[in-house]
Amino acid sequence: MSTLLELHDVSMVFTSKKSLFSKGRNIGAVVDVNLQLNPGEILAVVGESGCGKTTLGKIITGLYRPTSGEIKFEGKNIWKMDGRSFKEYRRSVQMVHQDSFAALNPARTIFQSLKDVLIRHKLAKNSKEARNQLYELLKLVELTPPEQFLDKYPHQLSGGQRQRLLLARAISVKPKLIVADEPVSMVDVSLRISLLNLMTNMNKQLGIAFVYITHDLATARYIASNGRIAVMYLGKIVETGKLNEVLRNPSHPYLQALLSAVPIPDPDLARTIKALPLKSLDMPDPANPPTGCRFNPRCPYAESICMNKEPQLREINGSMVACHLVEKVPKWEMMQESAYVK
Ligand SMILES: Nc1ncnc2c1ncn2[C@@H]1O[C@H](COP(=O)(O)OP(=O)(O)OP(=O)(O)O)[C@@H](O)[C@H]1O
Repeated sequence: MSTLLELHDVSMVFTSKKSLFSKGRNIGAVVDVNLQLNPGEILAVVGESGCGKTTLGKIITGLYRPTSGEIKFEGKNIWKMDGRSFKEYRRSVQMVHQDSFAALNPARTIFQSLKDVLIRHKLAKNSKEARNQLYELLKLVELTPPEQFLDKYPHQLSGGQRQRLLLARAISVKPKLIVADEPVSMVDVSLRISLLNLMTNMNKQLGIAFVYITHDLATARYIASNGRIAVMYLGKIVETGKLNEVLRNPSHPYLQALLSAVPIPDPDLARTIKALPLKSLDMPDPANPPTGCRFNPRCPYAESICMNKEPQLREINGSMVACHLVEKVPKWEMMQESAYVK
């Protein structure tokens, strides 16, 4: 099977403008990222706010041109494509944003907004054809009966319904990949599972690959249970592999810390599981990242090599981990077991 998407050493450095009070600063939002995605695969990209997830999503959809590195879609460098191929690529890779209200034009009905997309991409010849297609699409995203939704304005729908519409708009142009950036974070908790199920169905039934961007390990685990995970920290991928294996046996101290911070519903068990003690809770300034391993100022295990040398991703038990000391870091099961016996 040929690869759908490849990122080779991709970086995005933003330069903030000089002002009266500050010098221009370079922010490495995404740094030397390498990724591969197969057709129909789901990749969850997980990390704290500001680690570069959205920037990575915008690079993948071609909204940002990276400052260095190469992105290939179906084997072709997207920034060397001719206009026609690039347009085709932009159609094949759709992005769904977290803020569904901002993503829809408030002055246009749902029909007007979605019809334009179909006509622009020549998937419908006229309004009548577009209406018929949208009818089917709304049924697919379970906004039924469709006639109740098509002539409404975005503010007349709930957040969950608007998010379904964004998914309908994304699949209306028959994409091969959807980049979903925190698609459920602004939706009521009670509706999240049904939206995640909808995306899983789109993946299974339509074969659409997903890059699911989130700060929330629980939803990542749910949607990408058969897929892969990439954990980001300050612009870099620190651990990646099959999601189930990585989360069962997390190796990087940052991922162990993230997992130990996830609330546990059982109060007795929760009392026994200790959060990994980080040296600092503050995220370093991305414009002035720590030397060596970017996680070293917070890492409880850091040694001098971590301050001096940047770790590269290397294979550990089938996953890729960027940590000099991974062999010395206590195994996750052992940490869990010692917590249980306490
Ligand atoms: N257009 C921009 N100009 C300058 N800096 C930017 C720009 N976009 C993002 N950044 C900076 O790049 C870093 C990564 O931002 P990004 O939005 O990609 O992170 P994120 O993980 O998606 O965060 P969040 O979950 O809060 O959206 C942040 O430090 C951010 O301030």
